[in-house]
Amino acid sequence: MTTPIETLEFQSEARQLLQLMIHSIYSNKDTFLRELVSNASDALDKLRLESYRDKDLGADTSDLHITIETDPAERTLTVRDNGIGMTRDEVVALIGTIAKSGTADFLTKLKEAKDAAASQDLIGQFGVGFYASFMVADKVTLVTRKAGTSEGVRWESTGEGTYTIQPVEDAPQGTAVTLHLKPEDTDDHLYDYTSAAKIREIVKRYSDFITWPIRMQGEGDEAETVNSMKALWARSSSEVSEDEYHEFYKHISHDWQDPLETIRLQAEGTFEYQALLFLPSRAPMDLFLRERKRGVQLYVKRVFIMDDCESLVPEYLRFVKGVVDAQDLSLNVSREILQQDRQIQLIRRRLVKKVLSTVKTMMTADAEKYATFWREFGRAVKEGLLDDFENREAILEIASFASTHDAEKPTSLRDYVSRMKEGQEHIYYMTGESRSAIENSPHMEAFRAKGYEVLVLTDPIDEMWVDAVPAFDGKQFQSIAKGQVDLESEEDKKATEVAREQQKKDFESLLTWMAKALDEDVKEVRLSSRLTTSPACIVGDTHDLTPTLEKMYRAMGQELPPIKRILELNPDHALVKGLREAHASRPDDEGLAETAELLYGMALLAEGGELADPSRFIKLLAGRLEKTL
Ligand SMILES: Nc1ncnc2c1ncn2[C@@H]1O[C@H](COP(=O)(O)OP(=O)(O)OP(=O)(O)O)[C@@H](O)[C@H]1O
Repeated sequence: MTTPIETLEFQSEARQLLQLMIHSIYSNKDTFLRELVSNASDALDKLRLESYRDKDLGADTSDLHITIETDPAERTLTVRDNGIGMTRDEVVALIGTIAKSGTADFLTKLKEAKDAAASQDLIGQFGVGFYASFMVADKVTLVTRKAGTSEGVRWESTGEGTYTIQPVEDAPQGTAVTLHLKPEDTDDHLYDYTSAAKIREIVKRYSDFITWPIRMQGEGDEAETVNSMKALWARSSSEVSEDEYHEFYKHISHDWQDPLETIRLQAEGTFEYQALLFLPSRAPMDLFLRERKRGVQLYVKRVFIMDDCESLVPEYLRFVKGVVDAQDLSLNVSREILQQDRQIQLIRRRLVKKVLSTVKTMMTADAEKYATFWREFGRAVKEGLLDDFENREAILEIASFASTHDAEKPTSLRDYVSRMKEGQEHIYYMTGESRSAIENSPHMEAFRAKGYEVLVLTDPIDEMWVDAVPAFDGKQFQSIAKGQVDLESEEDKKATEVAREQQKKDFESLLTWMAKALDEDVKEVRLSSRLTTSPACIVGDTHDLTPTLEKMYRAMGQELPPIKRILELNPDHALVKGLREAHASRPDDEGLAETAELLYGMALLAEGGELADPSRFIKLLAGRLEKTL
């Protein structure tokens, strides 16, 4: 009986990625083997776990291992495992498509990448898995049989748009990937991958720690295990080189770049566990996507139990990768059980503290590394200010923020506090959509004139945490765009008291009238002490939502009542003075209400806000301009 061969098309993203691999400029081509061995090792992990859970699986788990065979005459290399395998539908779904989040984004960036180095960097960051085979092979054949089923599948492709798929009757359990190798070309970093010595070298370098035996044909007929199989996390750190840690990181994270930092943790005694964690050097593409995953794997007594163990790290540290191996848990633990488990909760507390303290040390020990960390992950870490009450102080300690003190370099809160002026009680900040909108906003004027430093907060999460976190080091956070501002010293206040009282009286009638005229937009009109050059600005009450937050909530579909803020006038500005005089002499002039409206509109534009009715604003403004000509 002949078996039908189907020809199927790769999904379009997969096709694009394959083209990139075929014409790869990625110089470290040896990495294809790491990807294949990594997949084989995962497949063995999955089978072992599945057989614990399903006693009737009917799979052979007696000698789980990986074999690598080379055939110099045929120019082939085969990586074989007797793990979980794939069904036909799984092959189509897993190998014919890329389901990874952030793929489209990655491909766009790659197209925009200016040079080879930039695209290498991106490929490394994305990690291309199985498709890396096409860097070194012009044809790939995969034969697989899912453990517990009887029929196998053969998949084959040259990577050019389509692949074939066909049932096979006598496939062994697991997966064998055979690469039909491209000709050797050392200038292009294509080495002789049919050479057993070369393969051994690559396995030692990239995959030594794999906990399954990786076997190759030895001198005689005997197969030899080429890796040491030692779980890195269980070895003392003096025995493990930095390179080994880095390769392990790449294995578990599928990142192609070295991690920024390696963190080890060991607990002994009644409750024993080891953890080996990594801070990546780049944020993953999915850091802020909904389907993002957490990166810590759970092992129990060296046995892989699960990926993305969300009970081990809080959401805001989702970028931390690594392994936790606990000695006293049951191999049958489920995600639900873990959530309740007291030991897991203790591990999690300790991991969080360790990660935060590592970053704290990095701040002083290696400022550049810290800057990278914060640039990549700061936005996620700040979510912890809302979620992790217990570690709030520690998170504030390791946070840094853009500030008016230095346009280039963010500041820590500690440093901000050390620069606070005498008598300054608050940590001043302003939230907004961009640095320039904040810096050019009228609210900044008096702070700039008087030399007060202001934190420039532009991340959406900043809008949230500033409302939730009351203080740092006993100093309250104070928005310069909210509430009353009082920047004058007691002495200055005394000196100007009489003049201020007089000003209040002079402006009383204007303020009352304007509040009425602008009743629909503002809840109060008052004199400002934060303006030096602008005529007016709009401020919120201390507990009001900021305009950005209001916009965010509305965008999420939340119903909100209209939020009115306060209009503040600069009593020293010619326009405000003129309006006061005009109102005193012609209280019934209807044009004055329009001037008040324009003044409000200008204040809104100055803070980067949006006018409710731009065409009316333009009409009024054009009318006024006309009169000046
Ligand atoms: N040897 C194998 N045995 C069983 N399943 C496999 C094997 N190799 C690959 N797969 C399946 O195909 C999927 C895709 O593999 P691929 O290497 O492209 O990506 P990945 O390992 O999931 O992640 P990454 O792209 O980050 O390396 C795997 O997640 C796995 O489910």
